[in-house]
Amino acid sequence: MTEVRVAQRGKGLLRAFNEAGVLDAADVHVALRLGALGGENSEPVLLATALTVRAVRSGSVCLDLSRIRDVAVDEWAVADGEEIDVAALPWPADEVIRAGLAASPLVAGGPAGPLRPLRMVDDLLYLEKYFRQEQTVRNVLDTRAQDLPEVDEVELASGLAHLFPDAQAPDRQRIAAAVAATNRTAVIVGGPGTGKTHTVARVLALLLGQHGPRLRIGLAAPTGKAAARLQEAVRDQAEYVGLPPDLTAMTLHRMLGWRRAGATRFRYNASNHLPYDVVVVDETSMVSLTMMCRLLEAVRPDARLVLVGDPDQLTSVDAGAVLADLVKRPVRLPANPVLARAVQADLQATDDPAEAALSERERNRLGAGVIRLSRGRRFGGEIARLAAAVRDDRPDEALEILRSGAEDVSFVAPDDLGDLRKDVIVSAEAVTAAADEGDVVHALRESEQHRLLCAHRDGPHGASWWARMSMDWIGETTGRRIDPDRWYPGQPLLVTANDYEARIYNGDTGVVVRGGEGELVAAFARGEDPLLLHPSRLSSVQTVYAMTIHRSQGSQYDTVSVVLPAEGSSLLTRELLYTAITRARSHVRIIGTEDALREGIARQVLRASGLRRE
Ligand SMILES: Nc1ncnc2c1ncn2[C@@H]1O[C@H](COP(=O)(O)OP(=O)(O)OP(=O)(O)O)[C@@H](O)[C@H]1O
Repeated sequence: MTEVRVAQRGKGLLRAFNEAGVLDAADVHVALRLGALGGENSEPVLLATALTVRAVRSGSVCLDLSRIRDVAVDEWAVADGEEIDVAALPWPADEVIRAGLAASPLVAGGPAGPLRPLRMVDDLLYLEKYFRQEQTVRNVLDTRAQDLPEVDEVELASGLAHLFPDAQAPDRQRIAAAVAATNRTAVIVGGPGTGKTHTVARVLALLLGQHGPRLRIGLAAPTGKAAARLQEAVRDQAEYVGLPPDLTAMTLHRMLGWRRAGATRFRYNASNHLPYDVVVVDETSMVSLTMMCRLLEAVRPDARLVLVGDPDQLTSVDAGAVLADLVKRPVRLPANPVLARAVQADLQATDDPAEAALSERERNRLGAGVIRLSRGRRFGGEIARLAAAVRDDRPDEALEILRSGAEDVSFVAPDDLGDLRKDVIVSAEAVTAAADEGDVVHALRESEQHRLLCAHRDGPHGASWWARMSMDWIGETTGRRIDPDRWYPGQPLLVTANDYEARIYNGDTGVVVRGGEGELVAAFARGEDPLLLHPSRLSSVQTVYAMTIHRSQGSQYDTVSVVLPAEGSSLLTRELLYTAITRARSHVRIIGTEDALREGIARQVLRASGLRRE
């Protein structure tokens, strides 16, 4: 056990849960501090407090008391040895916890105390800050949904006919465009290659057609890389659909005017709205509850907001799975007759071999602006089929696809590493050659040829272990020993923390290249204009020959090799597998056993949030 993970001040229940790896030292410290400030020393209440802090740390917005025992042990405790039986821990009875919370001075709505940092609503225990943010998201969305924009129906019909000339009914892309034209908020979701960006370009064209060329458009994504991809994709379509050729996309932080100092963190906020008539956010699954709250406060109430993404992917690193919540949120909204008339043919159509008709539930959800694109539009559809089989919990089909011999998927045993080794070496050599010549664009392009992904960071199947293995393979072949602690041309980089000033973000990948004077510079992909930084500007980067699936969110690579952990590991989940598979553009190689794959598909991450409830 790593001593630093155990809070020495923790006693009793907190200590037991900390030592088991359910709580981290930080969870215990926060609970003890809140208890001391708020005058609470009940062990069950402090345990629930620490578990709430832990829930936020692992991505939930709150702690669902009805599933309080449904926790996984932290990775550090698993990596240290035997897995712990969580059920055997000294859990207080549920009624004791609930009664303790109801009487606690820490809980808002309970007896007055000097500090009330917790709130309990419908059996969900929140840290007050997240409760407020969730309330804001709910209120802003509900207010926006009540106020349908005025739409010229003749114009809308001709715009749709012009932009979707060959579409059969049902066509979900056409429905999505009409949803965005007839609602203040649209949520356009779908797996990879279902045409989300293709549709966004048409949504913008439709709105420009309705409102004229003075329409102010803001395009954003959570990371610099995703923003560059959005910009590139929209510009690619600009000519076909009649968009201005110079639309630019930026990170959400930049759009909202993030600043290091000042009375407010963001220049644009509830009292100084964003100057756009339309705001499009791509890769919304990576947007945390806190950022979604800031965004919704800042968007003008009468502006259109189009949220785009894949809710089945891993969610943001910070608390909140807002996109997935918005898709599942119960709808109780007024009907939108303009929308119903605009896409009448699509709504009346029955299933088509290429496109499924909308289910009753999906029609209902159109009222909240939610539409899912489902038809894969990319060539070589086995990656998409595999991803769908994993997402929908169909392990037999996933295995059948993996073993089909199709060009874009492969499934290899844990000891069959020949092809992986080859890809690692070929890719490293190509990156190094381009980097040595100072060809930034080529070096970045080559660095996206192949990526080795792992479920976790440490341990025998972790990213650190595979990175060392990769460096050994490269060293054996080239005779060049890699020292990951020094800068060298071709060095693959991974950013591990957001640096808004340098404009690099957690999960960004780059490569060290030789500059014009022979000096070394770090280059990060940003579409046509790579971002170049002196290595000394980089505060949180690692040399990355293998990375965790979490960090790969928002990036895509030609070939992706995914190493599964051994069977019995609780770290591999359905969401993680889906995210890993959908990182691949042309080939995905899964390395592991059938049992490990089946176990991973069966295990789902459940994030607690109140947005999904009535
Ligand atoms: N209706 C359509 N007709 C013809 N081609 C289409 C259509 N929709 C999408 N495509 C093409 O399919 C490919 C995938 O579309 P697009 O990039 O918009 O998908 P996406 O959902 O944004 O994918 P990802 O999330 O992986 O970036 C593109 O080459 C696009 O031009």
